[in-house]
Amino acid sequence: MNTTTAVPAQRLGATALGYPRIGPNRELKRALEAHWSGRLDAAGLEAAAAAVRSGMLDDLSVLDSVPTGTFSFYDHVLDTIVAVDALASRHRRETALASYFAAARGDAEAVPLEMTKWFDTNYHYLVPEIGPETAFAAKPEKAVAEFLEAKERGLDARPVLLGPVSFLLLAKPSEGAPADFVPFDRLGDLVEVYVELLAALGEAGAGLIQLDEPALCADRTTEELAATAAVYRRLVGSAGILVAGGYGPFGEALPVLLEAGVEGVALDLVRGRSDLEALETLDVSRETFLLAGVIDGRNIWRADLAKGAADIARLQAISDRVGVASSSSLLHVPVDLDAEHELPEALTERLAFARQKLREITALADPEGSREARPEAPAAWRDESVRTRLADLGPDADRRLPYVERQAAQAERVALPPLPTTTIGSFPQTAELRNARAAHRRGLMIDADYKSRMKAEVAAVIAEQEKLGLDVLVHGEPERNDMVQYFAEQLTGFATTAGGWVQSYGSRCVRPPVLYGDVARNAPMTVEWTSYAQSLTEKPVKGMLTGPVTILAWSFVRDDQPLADTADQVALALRDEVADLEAAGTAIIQVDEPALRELLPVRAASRAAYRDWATRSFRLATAGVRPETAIHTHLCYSEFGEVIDAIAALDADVTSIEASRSKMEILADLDRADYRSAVGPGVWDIHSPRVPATDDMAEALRLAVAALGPDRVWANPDCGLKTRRYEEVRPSLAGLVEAARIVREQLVSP
Ligand code: MET
Ligand SMILES: [Zn+2]
Repeated sequence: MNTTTAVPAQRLGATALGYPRIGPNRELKRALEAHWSGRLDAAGLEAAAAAVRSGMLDDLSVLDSVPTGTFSFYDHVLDTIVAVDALASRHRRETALASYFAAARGDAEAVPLEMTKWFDTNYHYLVPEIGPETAFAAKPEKAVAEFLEAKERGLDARPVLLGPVSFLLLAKPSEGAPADFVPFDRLGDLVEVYVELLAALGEAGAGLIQLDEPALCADRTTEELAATAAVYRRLVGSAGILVAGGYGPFGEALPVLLEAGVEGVALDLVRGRSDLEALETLDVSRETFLLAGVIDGRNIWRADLAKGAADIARLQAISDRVGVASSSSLLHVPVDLDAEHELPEALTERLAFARQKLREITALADPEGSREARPEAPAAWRDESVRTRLADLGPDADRRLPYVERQAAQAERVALPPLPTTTIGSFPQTAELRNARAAHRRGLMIDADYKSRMKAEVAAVIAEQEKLGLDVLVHGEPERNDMVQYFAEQLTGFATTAGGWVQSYGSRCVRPPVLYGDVARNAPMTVEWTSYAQSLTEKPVKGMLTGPVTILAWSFVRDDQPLADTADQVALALRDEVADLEAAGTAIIQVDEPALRELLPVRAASRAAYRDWATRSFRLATAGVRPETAIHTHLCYSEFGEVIDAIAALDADVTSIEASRSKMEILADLDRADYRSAVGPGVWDIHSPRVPATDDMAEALRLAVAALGPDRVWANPDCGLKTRRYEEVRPSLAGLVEAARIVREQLVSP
């Protein structure tokens, strides 16, 4: 008999690149907010943080290599600022913790660091301010302490730090830096500090250290890549280094890292699959540690383990040292699916939050573990009528008449003064309003009572606006908990979670709905509120919807079909809502797209395709109206320079856009692009509790008129008012109306 001795299959190393750090029930959020309000002292906060870290390690202990240091009191970029001692002097306070929160949140003496979006996610990081004067020094205390916490438990701990290249590429020049200075110029100095950080971790017993270089997932110049090569050649001497990207392919940075001699790379095999093909053609040493990031760190669908295993096998053909990991840090997913009790079973069966993803990773690492392919979505999640309707759309479904013709028709329908004044939609959400919504949701307030409560609020908001003398009114959005969830709750194909929280910034978390199936609208979603508001006033009231791109950006979206297809389905549902609003007599319909910039792909090569589908879905949602019905849109939250073409392609009649902080820079950008319709550049920074000076708002309007001409400018705040209080809103809007009046008068008699 011929027997073959099977070589026992080797267990692969299982790991994750990072873990949610706010606690399964947002414990850290509560502790932080108690601390900030003075109810919890520093020791109490530290105790709460230690408990959160301990819980993270409990979860992570199923892994072979446990990432450490991914806990944060606020933000991991701020942690890195501290680790390299680059806190701005205006943020230095008596204690380290006070300095930390001064930088994160600002205080009486100093404004905080700027905050901006982290790659193409809804996470926000604090932007380091680096100048020629920044005196870097190694402060390894946090990294070492968290490493030791894990090591003392007997875990194989792997410290994680944001790498020096990304740190500087994410930074901005400090105030007063020379005009030609860029933070990246300081790479040579910074790398020496990293050498010290790595040495301190090495002394504490760390073998392998993970340096996150997400900025290498973006397009980089030859000079940047050359500098990256030099940095990593310098660093490999001092520790075993694993470089992680996490936000797409490393692309041309991949050979750079490998040639520099790093011990390993963590590959994003969900969004960066081209790296897999690239590796197959590169001359890779069989000693190179390749981490297969096959478990999606950014979405909540169960993995196709068969596909993951196939990818792992491809890497094993290249290297003898292959491990299994998440594609990015698990920071972007909620902690535990088992805490959800209300989701339909067919959905729960197909989801994985962070804890469940750890199990998928360990299953793939185990030669005996599951290799189950992902089951097809249930037939009940398909809606053939939506699919047929999309397939049958004519080529002009997303086209309107040219703007000039629409404009004439709209001016005839609604007479408005030059520089019409308006707001972005929401009015202050009082505690009482939130309580009423919560009571209704829990079944403690009957529908009729709830409706009359909300209608009373709408009436009050209309009366406020009439009194202020605004030209185009809004109903105030009192019935909306959140601008995406409100629609998700009414559309087929969406589910909402009870506790699926994800950190957005600092202590702030969001609970994205789950878009799991074909999307359809069962009934009008907003018409009753808008019509009621319109019945109370002679002034036009804007209908108020959230656009398809933003609905997708702020949801966990099915990953079994292209985003473009899903966006079109959402667009059709909105198109019907737009039609119903129009039929009810609404003359102006605003479709908000604050996330238009957020989903812009990190790599330039993918951007044109994104612009195409994103703008098409918006047009599909809005182009069904008659020429005399005005479509407005609203954008905020970021600099829009890179999506100006997309803004033009939305083909809205009026675009209100955050502009006050960037001093109206957007106007020049718009002018350069082929944007010909009207703009409402925000003249009041609603993120600040400050009441803006009327003169400043008038000056901003003058700038806008100078750039765009008097017929194309609207006067409005930067964004909705729901986070503000009436004490700020009333004087600010009164000032805005006054500013518009002043500038109008100057138009007539300059
Ligand atoms: C984040 S954009 C918000 C737009 C919305 N219509 C509001 O006013 O609240
Ligand atoms: Zn906004």
